[in-house]
Amino acid sequence: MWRMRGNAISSSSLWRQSLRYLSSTSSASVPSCSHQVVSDGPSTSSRNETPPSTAGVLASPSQKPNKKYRGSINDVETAKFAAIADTWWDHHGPFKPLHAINPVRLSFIRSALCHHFRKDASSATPLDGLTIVDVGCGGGLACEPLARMGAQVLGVDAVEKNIKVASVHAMKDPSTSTIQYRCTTAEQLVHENQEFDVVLALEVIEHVADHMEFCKSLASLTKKNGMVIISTINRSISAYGLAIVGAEYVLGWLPKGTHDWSKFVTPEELALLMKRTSLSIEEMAGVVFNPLTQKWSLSDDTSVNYIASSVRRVI
Ligand SMILES: C[S@@+](CC[C@H](N)C(=O)[O-])C[C@H]1O[C@@H](n2cnc3c(N)ncnc32)[C@H](O)[C@@H]1O
Ligand SMILES: [Mg+2]
Repeated sequence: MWRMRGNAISSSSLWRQSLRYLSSTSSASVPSCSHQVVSDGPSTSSRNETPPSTAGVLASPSQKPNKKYRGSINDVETAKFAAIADTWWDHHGPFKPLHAINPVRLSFIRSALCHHFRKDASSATPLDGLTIVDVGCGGGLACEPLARMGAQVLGVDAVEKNIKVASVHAMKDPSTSTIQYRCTTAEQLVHENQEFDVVLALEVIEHVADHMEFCKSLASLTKKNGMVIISTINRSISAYGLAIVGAEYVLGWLPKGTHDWSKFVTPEELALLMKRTSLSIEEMAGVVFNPLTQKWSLSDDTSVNYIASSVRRVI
């Protein structure tokens, strides 16, 4: 079953397309639309911090990804992130959009995990007992709040500089100093036979070399009945206008060239990718920006940014 979450009730044409797609490939059901934004613990989104210096990090927890297991890495894409790694925690820098959507996507993640793993959503640490790997963790924007929610978090990224920045930042606070960081890839972790309750890939799939291979690795890292959550950008005309022309060229939220439209993934394609790797989509929601309120929220409009949870069904 795949349900939608959001504030708007009306179905978009994209959603109708998804249903058509699903009805031809699986037993989809009509989505239920309800959403409540819940707190993710102490928010860092309003803080304007000085980016941490990576100078003097002598005992780096990282190493470069093993050459044999770097198949998902697209060097052109990772070079873009390496070039701006010092700015991960600058709320007004190139990662401003990720800081802005972070509370919304964490709200989705928290609620999906509490629902699936039957955790008490009202607890201060509702993710206690869950192991999470955040693949393509960048500076640790999602790792930190998830650790504060009680999860045991491993953040991995293909860019060594990102891992250094993430590690330095996490060490500043005892509640995030438990996070483990490694410069590696999902396929390396698969090779090591690692498995997690939860596998996250937030805004990463549009930057990897091969969507299918990447999803296969994510599925292999997931315990039976575990959850994979992916957020990304739809390959739609609206996404071209808003996420590329708007965010990169008009508003200057992101460095020009951050995104390549052809690498975006539609919700139908994501559902197919997941289905082919024994993952079944549980829930999907759009992440939308309201220019009037200047706020991001969850919606049933998946035409630009969206997030999806799926479960590894193994018979
Ligand atoms: C847009 S950023 C998202 C960062 C983080 N997930 C977040 O949402 O805050 C994409 C990240 O994926 C990393 N990345 C790209 N390809 C990767 C790969 N094949 N394996 C691991 N990390 C990768 C990049 O270095 C970058 O940090
Ligand atoms: Mg991106």
